[in-house]
Amino acid sequence: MTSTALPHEPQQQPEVHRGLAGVVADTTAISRVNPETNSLLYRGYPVQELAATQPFEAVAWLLWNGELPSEDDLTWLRANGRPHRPLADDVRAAIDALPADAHPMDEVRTAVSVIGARETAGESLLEAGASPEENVARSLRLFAALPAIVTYGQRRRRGLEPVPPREDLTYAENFLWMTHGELPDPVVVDAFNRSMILYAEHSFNASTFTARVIASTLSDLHSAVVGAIGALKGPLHGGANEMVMHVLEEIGSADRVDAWLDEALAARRKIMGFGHRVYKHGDSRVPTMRAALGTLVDHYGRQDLLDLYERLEARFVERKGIHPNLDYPSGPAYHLMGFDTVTFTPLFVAARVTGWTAHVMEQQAANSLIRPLAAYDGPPERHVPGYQPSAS
Ligand SMILES: CC(=O)SCCNC(=O)CCNC(=O)[C@H](O)C(C)(C)COP(=O)(O)OP(=O)(O)OC[C@H]1O[C@@H](n2cnc3c(N)ncnc32)[C@H](O)[C@@H]1OP(=O)(O)O
Ligand SMILES: O=C([O-])CC(=O)C(=O)O
Repeated sequence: MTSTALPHEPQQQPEVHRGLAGVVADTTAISRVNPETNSLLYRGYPVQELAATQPFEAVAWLLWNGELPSEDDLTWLRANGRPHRPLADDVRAAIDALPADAHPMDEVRTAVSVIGARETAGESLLEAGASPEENVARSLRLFAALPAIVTYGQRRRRGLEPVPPREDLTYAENFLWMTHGELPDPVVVDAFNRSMILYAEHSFNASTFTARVIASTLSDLHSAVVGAIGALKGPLHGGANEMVMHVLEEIGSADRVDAWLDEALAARRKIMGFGHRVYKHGDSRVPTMRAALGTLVDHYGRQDLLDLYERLEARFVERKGIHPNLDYPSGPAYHLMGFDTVTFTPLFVAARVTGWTAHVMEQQAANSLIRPLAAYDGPPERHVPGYQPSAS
C-alpha cells in the first residue's frame, strides 16, 4: 500500500491510498480473489472446476443469477441469447465508418455504444431505468452479440466477409466458427472455452470498478460497459495479452531470452503479462490456462513457442521474483488458435462482459454513488490580479 505524505499542511492531510491500493471499496457476492490461498471463486465455485466442466454460457448465467443454470434455464438462455448472434446492420455500418487501422478495442467500444443507444432508445432519465430482469436480458443480448463484433473486426482486417453464426453451436464453437468459417477441433474449443471462463470475472479490477462507478450514477448498463472497455484497453490491464505476443515475437526464440531480458531489465522495461496488484505469489488462473496452452502446443506442434514461453517465465521469475498473470499464457494460446494479436484484448471483452454486467446489476441493487475524496496538494489560495469583489 502506498501512503504519500503531502507537502502542505502535513498534520491535517489524510492518508492517501494511491491507486486505491489495499482499499476495500464495497462488498461483492460475485467473486472472491484470495491471494493467500491463490484461489478464485465465482459465486462460491472454484474457477478451475467451472473451467473443467461448464460451457461458457452456463458460467455467464451463474455470474448474473448466482446459481448454475438448470436444464430449463439453459433452454431459456439459448432461446433468448443465440438469436442475437448475427452481426447487426447498424453495428456493421458503425465499424465500417471507423478508420481501417482503428484499434479493434475502439471498434468493440463503438459497437457496444451503438447497441446501447438502440437498447435504450426512447428511455428518459426521468424514469427509474431498466429493471433487474431487463438488465439480465440486455446482458444476455450483448454477450451473444459480441462474438460477431470481434470476429468481424478480424475478418475485415484480413479482407474477408463475415461468417454467419450458427445457433446449433455452443458459445465457444460458434466463436471459432465465426472466426475461421470452419468447425474447430474439440481441443481448440475446449481451450477457448476455458479461457473465456478464466477471463470472465475478477472482482474489483480496474475495468469492473470503472463499470461500477458509471453504474453508481444510475447510468445505463451499456454506458458502464463502454467505460469498462476503455479501462480494459490499457496495457497495464487487458491490453497486456496483446503486448505479451509482441514481446514473444520480439524475442523470437528461447535461445535469445537471456540476452533480451538483460537488455530489457537494464532499460527498466515492464514485461507485460507479469505482475499483479493483488496476487504477489502467482495468479490463481495461470495453471489452468498454462495447461490449455500445453494442449494447443501439442495439437499444433509448436514446442518452439512453449520453450520460449517457459524460458522467459523462468528467467524473469528468477531475476525479479514477479510471476506471470493470466495474460501471459492466454496471449500465445490465442495466437495458436488463429487470432490476430490485436484481437486478443477484444476476446477479453467478450469474456469479461459477463462479470461487468453482473457488477452493474449488483451495484444498482444496493447503490451508493461512488465518489471518493482527494487530498489537495496544489497552490494555497490566491487571487486573480485586479479582481475587485463586488459590493453585493
Ligand atoms: C488480467 C490483468 O489485467 S492482469 C495485469 C496485466 N498487466 C500486465 O501484465 C502489465 C505488467 N504488469 C504491471 O505493470 C504491474 O505488475 C501491475 C500494473 C499489473 C500491478 O502493479 P502494482 O501492483 O501497481 O505494482 P507496481 O507496478 O508498483 O510494481 C511493483 C514493482 O514491481 C515492478 N514490476 C511489476 N510488474 C512488473 C513487470 N511486469 N515487469 C517489470 N517490473 C515489474 C515495478 O516496476 C515495481 O518496481 P519498483 O518497486 O522497483 O518500482
Ligand atoms: O484483478 C486485476 O486487477 C486484474 C485482473 O487480473 C483481471 O481483471 O482479470
